[in-house]
Amino acid sequence: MNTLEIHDVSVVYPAAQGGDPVTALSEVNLNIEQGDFVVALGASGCGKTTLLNLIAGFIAPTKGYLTLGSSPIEGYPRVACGLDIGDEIVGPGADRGVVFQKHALLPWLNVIENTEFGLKLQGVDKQERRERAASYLKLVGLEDFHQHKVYQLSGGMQQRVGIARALTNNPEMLLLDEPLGALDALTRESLQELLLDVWRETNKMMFFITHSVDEALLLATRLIVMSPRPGRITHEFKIDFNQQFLDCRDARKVKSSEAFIAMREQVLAIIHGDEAAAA
Ligand SMILES: Nc1ncnc2c1ncn2[C@@H]1O[C@H](COP(=O)(O)OP(=O)(O)OP(=O)(O)O)[C@@H](O)[C@H]1O
Repeated sequence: MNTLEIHDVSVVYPAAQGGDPVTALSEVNLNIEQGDFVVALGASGCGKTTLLNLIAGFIAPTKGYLTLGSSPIEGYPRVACGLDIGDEIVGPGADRGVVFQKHALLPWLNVIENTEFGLKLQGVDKQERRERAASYLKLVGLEDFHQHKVYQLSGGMQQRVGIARALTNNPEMLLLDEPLGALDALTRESLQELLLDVWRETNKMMFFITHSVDEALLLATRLIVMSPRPGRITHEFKIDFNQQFLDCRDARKVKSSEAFIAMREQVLAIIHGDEAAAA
């Protein structure tokens, strides 16, 4: 059973056009175990995406290091320090799947071709990649849409394809950067439920970024709150509203409970306090 370990990680972006270097993260430590659903909250610019990009291996830390199991996550230092931009970006290994707010699907491919795309790049043979893609499309409720083109799908369905695609490698960890931010409220709720079902079914590590406190409270087993620049993890809460939701399937009931409302107030006070301090 692998653990993601983040040790004393700092990220400093180089100065651009005469400005100062930006310390986006400072001395961040975090361990994520199998089955953890970690949600990161914090004011805009506190370094949430930087942290996700580090875990994905899109960038490398300026200080500190990350490991997944016994393997280092090496990232791509030359991107972080602004050199050798022409080189190939290595991106996450097969053990980490990434879902972005913009699903980045390929419009000329149909749903199953988009879902199996990563497997095709890895040279997995057609029958196997079709089977794997089909099983994850079933998991996200798109078993009847294999042949549809991306533009024939709603935003929520496109995001389901993005989730299925990230799962096809059977990664140990899913990294989700505001994946539901562009969706209407009802679609967003149904995708929250889907993500909890996927998490419960697969027991994967999840690292999820959102600006919505309600969404964070509903999804997380561990909620981390980050401070404005330089980004640090200032608070962590272990919560189980997601289990309550999975038991009753009634988000409104969970969100109207005294415990949920009290936790929402506590978290909002931290974030608003941070924003005021930053201003
Ligand atoms: N490539 C870069 N070069 C220079 N500064 C950067 C770069 N990427 C991010 N930053 C800065 O680093 C800080 C953290 O950015 P990051 O995107 O990680 O924050 P965030 O919490 O995800 O923000 P948001 O909630 O607005 O998406 C910000 O001040 C941002 O402007």
